Amino acid sequence: MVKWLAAAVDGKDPAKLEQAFRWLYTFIRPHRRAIIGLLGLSMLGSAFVLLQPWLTKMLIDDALLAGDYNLLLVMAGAMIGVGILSTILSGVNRYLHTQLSGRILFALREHLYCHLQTLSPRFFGGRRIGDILSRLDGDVSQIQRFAVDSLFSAFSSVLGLVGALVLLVSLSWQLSLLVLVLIPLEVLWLRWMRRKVERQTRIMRERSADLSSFLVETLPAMKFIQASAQEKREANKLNGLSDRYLGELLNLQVVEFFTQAIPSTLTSLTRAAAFLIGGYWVIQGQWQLGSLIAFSTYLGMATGPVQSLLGLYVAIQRMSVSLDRVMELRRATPEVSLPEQPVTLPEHVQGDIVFEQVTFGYQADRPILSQANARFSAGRSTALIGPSGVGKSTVIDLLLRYYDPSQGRILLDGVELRHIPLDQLRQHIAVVSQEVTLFRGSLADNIRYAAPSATQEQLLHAIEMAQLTDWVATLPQGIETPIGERGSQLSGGQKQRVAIARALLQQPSILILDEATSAVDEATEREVITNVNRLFSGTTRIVISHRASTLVDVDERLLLHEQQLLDDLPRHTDTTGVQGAS
Ligand SMILES: Nc1ncnc2c1ncn2[C@@H]1O[C@H](COP(=O)(O)OP(=O)(O)OP(=O)(O)O)[C@@H](O)[C@H]1O
Repeated sequence: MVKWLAAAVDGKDPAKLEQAFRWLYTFIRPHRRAIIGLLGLSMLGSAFVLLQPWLTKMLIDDALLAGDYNLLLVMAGAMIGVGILSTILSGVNRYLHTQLSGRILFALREHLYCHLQTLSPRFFGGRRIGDILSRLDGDVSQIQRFAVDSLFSAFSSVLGLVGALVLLVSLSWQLSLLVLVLIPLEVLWLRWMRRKVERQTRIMRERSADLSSFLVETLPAMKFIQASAQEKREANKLNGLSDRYLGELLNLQVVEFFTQAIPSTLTSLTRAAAFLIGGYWVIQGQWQLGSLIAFSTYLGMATGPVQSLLGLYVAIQRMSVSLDRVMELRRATPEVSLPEQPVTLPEHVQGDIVFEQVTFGYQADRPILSQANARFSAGRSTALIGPSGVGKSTVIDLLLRYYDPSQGRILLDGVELRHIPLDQLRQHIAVVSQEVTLFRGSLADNIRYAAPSATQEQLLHAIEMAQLTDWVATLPQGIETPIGERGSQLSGGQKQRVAIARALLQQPSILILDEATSAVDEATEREVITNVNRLFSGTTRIVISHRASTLVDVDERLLLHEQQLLDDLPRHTDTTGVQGAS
């Protein structure tokens, strides 16, 4: 089946496609029983549909034309019964079908979402979020529609076709030959059109991703757009993108119209030919009227499935484009691998960090660190200084294992980071940075984010320590007050204090303050720093800041200069640190 599907698509790389179909099958396999049950119901539904014209034939030829009123009553009753059963069956079918289809769709999306969670900031930095969104939403739905809906419709089409062909031949084998001429002609036409459908679908999906990317990028930046008085420019851009998308969508409609129009014209011609020949036989008295009507209905039933099977062929081309786009996400590999033999950290981690001969760069020819050695001593605060863009945040990313060094190693309490389970490592590190991530939900939910099981007392204590109590008292629902998505209702200083409260609740062994107090005034900063030093006195602290005042109390200073982490003397208060390196 998988091989057949891969062969049906006119792809450049059939092996890759086959692998994609195999991956897709892993989501369908757990639902085998439900699928078989639904196929059974479809068979029953098809049988009911096929029964109706036969009942009509009997009603006309055996009851109506033969003047048998009792049989007429029986046939009419049977037709009503079959109609009701058919309706109930189709309702049940649709319900179960939606359930199955939803389960497969959500499993697919969840799987991809979990995979994205393993990827590094470099992956997200290099992609438009709108494009990822469009793959997770539009493309995944397209695949699911094909995987479930189209395959079911294919099954009932095959059943309908076989049933209708059998009944057609039993009514008149000579007229049935018309269908045999029709099918190969339609298949040839569709083979010719498939490449055009595939190309046009890809263009259309890309334009749709452009549109999502635009919205994802501009909506959060609305304040900036308004401040720059560029609303009109952005509206024009949206207009242009929408026009381009619509243009490609219409082009696709035209391509699909021609793809389907020729087969349906051929079908109409065949039906007309059947009526001409069959009608002539009826006029000559060689055939009965009921048989001609039943034949024409079955012909419709046979050509309908042929067309939907051919439509399915077009749907495969469309789906293969979405599958390819989704597989691109799936094939993105995490930058860091999970340890094969993980070393579990003890419950109490000292927080002693050692960089040994560490080399790392985003590009091989532009290293950020080159054989750098350094120590962030356990329980002490260390300032990490250096000019903007030198790589301070990158050092932190290495510590959190978003990336691994290309050479050398980083140790936490003597254990190489690569050997520590990722979640354990990250649970021990709290980062309070310039950009505070807040989610839709209550203030309490946001503070509890990294420690969901914290008690109410611990939560209130953290709020107090982060000096949020007075502000919380002014909120309409206190800590249960919902804060808007991205925390847009909070000031910069409030956000940073929320982040500090969050870190307090997490009780980390290592606390990283990356420009954490840059948004508060100096008096508040002093207070926050005094509190942090008091509350996290036994915790290893790494402080990054361009403000001299933030760094006055630190125990040690490390300067990132010329890809080295150098001990910097405390007398150097210049936070760019370049002069201090001499
Ligand atoms: N994901 C990435 N992919 C490629 N290059 C990156 C990536 N992240 C950062 N860089 C580059 O690496 C260099 C170091 O960046 P980093 O953010 O670590 O500097 P920084 O010292 O923290 O800067 P600042 O003080 O301004 O915050 C910069 O030149 C930056 O452009």
